[in-house]
Amino acid sequence: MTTETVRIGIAGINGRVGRLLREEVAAGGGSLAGGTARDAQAASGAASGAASGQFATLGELAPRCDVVIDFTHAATVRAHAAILAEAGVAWVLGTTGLSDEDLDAVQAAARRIPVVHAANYSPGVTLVTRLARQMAAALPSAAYDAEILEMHHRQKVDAPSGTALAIGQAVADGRGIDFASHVEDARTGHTGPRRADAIGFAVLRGGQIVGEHTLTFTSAAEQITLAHRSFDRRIYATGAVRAALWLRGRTPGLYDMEDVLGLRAP
Ligand SMILES: NC(=O)C1=CN([C@@H]2O[C@H](COP(=O)(O)OP(=O)(O)OC[C@H]3O[C@@H](n4cnc5c(N)ncnc54)[C@H](OP(=O)(O)O)[C@@H]3O)[C@@H](O)[C@H]2O)C=CC1
Ligand SMILES: O=C(O)C1=N[C@H](C(=O)O)C[C@H](O)C1
Repeated sequence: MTTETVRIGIAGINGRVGRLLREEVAAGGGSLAGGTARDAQAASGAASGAASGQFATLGELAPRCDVVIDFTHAATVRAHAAILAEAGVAWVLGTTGLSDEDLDAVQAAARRIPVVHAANYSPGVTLVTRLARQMAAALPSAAYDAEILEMHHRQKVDAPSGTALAIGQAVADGRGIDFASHVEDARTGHTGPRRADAIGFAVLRGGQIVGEHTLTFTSAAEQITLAHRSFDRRIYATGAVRAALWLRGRTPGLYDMEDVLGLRAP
C-alpha cells in the first residue's frame, strides 16, 4: 500500500485541531475520507455525507477509512472504541480527560485494532515525557519534590491536561510507584505539609495559550526544571497524521508517540 492510498477520517473535523488535521492529511500524503461533525445531523445519511464529506456519526464515516484520527471529547471515547473495533479501522486517539472506564475501552479496542493513544502528539512533549521518566529514576524522591504546572487557553474543558497527567505518570514510572495514589492536585485551605513522594499539579487557564507544561524537581538545595511550550497547535496535527501513516500494516495493539518516533529500544 502506498502512502497516498491511506484513507484518513477525522472525528471532530470542525474542532480547533480537526480543522488543522483537514489541511495536514493532504500535506502528509494521506487521502481525506471525511469527518464527523454534529451539525451534519440534519444532512445525515451516507449519500449526503459522501457529498459533503461530513457525517453525523462515526458509524457512517468508519467504513470509508483505513484509520480515524480522533480529537473530540471524552464523552465519545467508549462509543468510538466500539465502532472502530467492530469496523476493523485503526485509531489515532488524541482526546484527553479520559476516565478509567474510557481507558479500559481503549485497551479493549486495541486487542482488535492498532491504536496510537497519546495525550500530546508533539515530538517535543514526547521527549519531555521520556526525560521526566529518566530524571525521576535518577533523583531520590525523598529529597526531590516533583511538581507539574500547566497553562492552556480559556476554552479547555479538562484539567489537569492530559499531557500534565502523562508527565506525572512518567515520574511515577521512573520512581517505580503507583501514580494515582501519589497525585496531589487540589491544594486549598489547611492542607498540612507536602506529602513526601507526592506528585503535585497546578493548573492555569487564560487567553489563547496553546499549551505550556513545566516539571520541577525541587530539593532543599537546588531546582531542576523541564519546560515545554507549544506556539502553534498545528504541531499536534502533523504528529497525529504521522502516527496515522505509521499505523499502516501494524498488528492490533496499543502504541504511543515514543513508538511512532522510534524512541523505544527494539
Ligand atoms: N493529544 C494531543 O496532542 C492533543 C489533544 N487535544 C485534545 O483534543 C480534544 C479536542 O481539542 P480541540 O480541538 O481543542 O477541541 P474543540 O472543542 O475545538 O473540538 C472538539 C471537536 O469534538 C467534537 N465534539 C465535542 N463534543 C462532542 C461530543 N459529545 N460528541 C461528538 N463530538 C463532540 C466537536 O464537534 P462539533 O464541531 O461537531 O461540535 C468538535 O469538532 C480535547 O480533548 C483536547 O484536550 C488537543 C490538542 C492536542
Ligand atoms: O486542549 C488542548 O488544547 C490541549 N490538550 C492536550 C492536553 O490536555 O494535554 C494537549 C495540549 O496540551 C493541548
